[in-house]
Amino acid sequence: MSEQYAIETISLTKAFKDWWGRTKVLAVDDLNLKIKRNEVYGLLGPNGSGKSTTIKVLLSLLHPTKGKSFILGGDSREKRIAERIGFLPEESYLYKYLSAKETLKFYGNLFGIPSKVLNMRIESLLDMVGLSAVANRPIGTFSKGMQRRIGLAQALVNDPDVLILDEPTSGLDPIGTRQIKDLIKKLAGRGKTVLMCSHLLADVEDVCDRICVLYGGRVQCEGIVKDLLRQTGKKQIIAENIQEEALEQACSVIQQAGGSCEVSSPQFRLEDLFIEVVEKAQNEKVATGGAYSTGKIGSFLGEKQQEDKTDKVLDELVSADVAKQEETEKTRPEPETRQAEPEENKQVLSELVKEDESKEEKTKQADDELTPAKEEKKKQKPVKDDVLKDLMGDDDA
Ligand SMILES: Nc1ncnc2c1ncn2[C@@H]1O[C@H](COP(=O)(O)OP(=O)(O)OP(=O)(O)O)[C@@H](O)[C@H]1O
Repeated sequence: MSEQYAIETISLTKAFKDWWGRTKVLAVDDLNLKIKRNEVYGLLGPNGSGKSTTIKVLLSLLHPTKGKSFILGGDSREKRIAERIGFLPEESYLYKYLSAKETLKFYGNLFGIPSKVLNMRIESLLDMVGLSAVANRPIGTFSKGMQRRIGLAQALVNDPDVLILDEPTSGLDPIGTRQIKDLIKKLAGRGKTVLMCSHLLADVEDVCDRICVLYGGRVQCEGIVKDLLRQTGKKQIIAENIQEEALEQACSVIQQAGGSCEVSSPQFRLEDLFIEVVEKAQNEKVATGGAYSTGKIGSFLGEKQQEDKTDKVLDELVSADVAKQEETEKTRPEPETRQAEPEENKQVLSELVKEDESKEEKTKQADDELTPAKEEKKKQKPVKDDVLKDLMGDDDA
């Protein structure tokens, strides 16, 4: 076991046995994975190659037949490790009569997240996955893609350090897929480790740093995606504003030097074209009853570019960062019994509340541009203000 790896398996083997104890299926066979912190790692393979079994063993949902596995240097059965993991199963088993908001509240409560922090997280998670406008609708009425989105929000409610995502983009439309891919990259940029399984190879190619391909429970190929896909022995020149004549000359120079030359125009990806078309419809305010995301990552998950001063202080003071509370876990105070913040912090917070109010004024105009998410938001009191006021001991709240 090494602390430097977020996920590690050592000769991990899982055999499913029959009634007589004879090996029926060798689902995972001598698997040695070393996934570094901060890495996005793709576990690939055809149906039945052992991906889900590996994940189940990692999460201690199955006992290995042989070998060991570690997450964050420990056993995922330990509470201190388990609460630092976020898991999106292939099929999310969510209670269909609960609304999106209630579902996230339920899972947040399981992690013991203080209610004010949880409310703030729920709001930003719903916005992030594009479900703010349907926050109070029962999940049973959601489309497959919308259920996937709520499943992902649930996996992130505890701000985990390690995210295990089984088919994170399945059922999502191209916009949702792009958003989830961006989110995964941003989370990795924030220091989180992501292990994902997917059959959608284009998505894997877009987000994963490294991949391994399983077949028959064994690793057949592993490496950095860019290295694996590089066509050695070939070079590509992308030229813009070049005359046909100059192109012919360039080709003849290459051919004279003994090389072969092929001229073609680079193509846009269908994903880019689709997104452009839908964004145009959104800008033209074409009505939709489906998911709508502003594309903003939850501030508690910490998008660096969008992290303003307020978010930083909030992160430090109130995020109740469950993932990093190993030491404080036993002594975590309830919000009511939370000790008074140092005077200095109160001052900073007081400034930030003012700052936030003036910012609100400035952004008011922009907010007039209504989206379903914004409409819903408008009806609610901003949770961030509540938290700030609460921290400052504002009795009016
Ligand atoms: N509970 C079980 N009992 C017996 N065999 C099982 C069990 N679970 C999985 N297997 C077998 O183990 C092998 C690996 O299955 P696994 O679900 O890990 O594959 P996978 O790579 O996740 O496939 P998919 O891409 O279809 O999700 C398969 O042959 C499967 O039939």
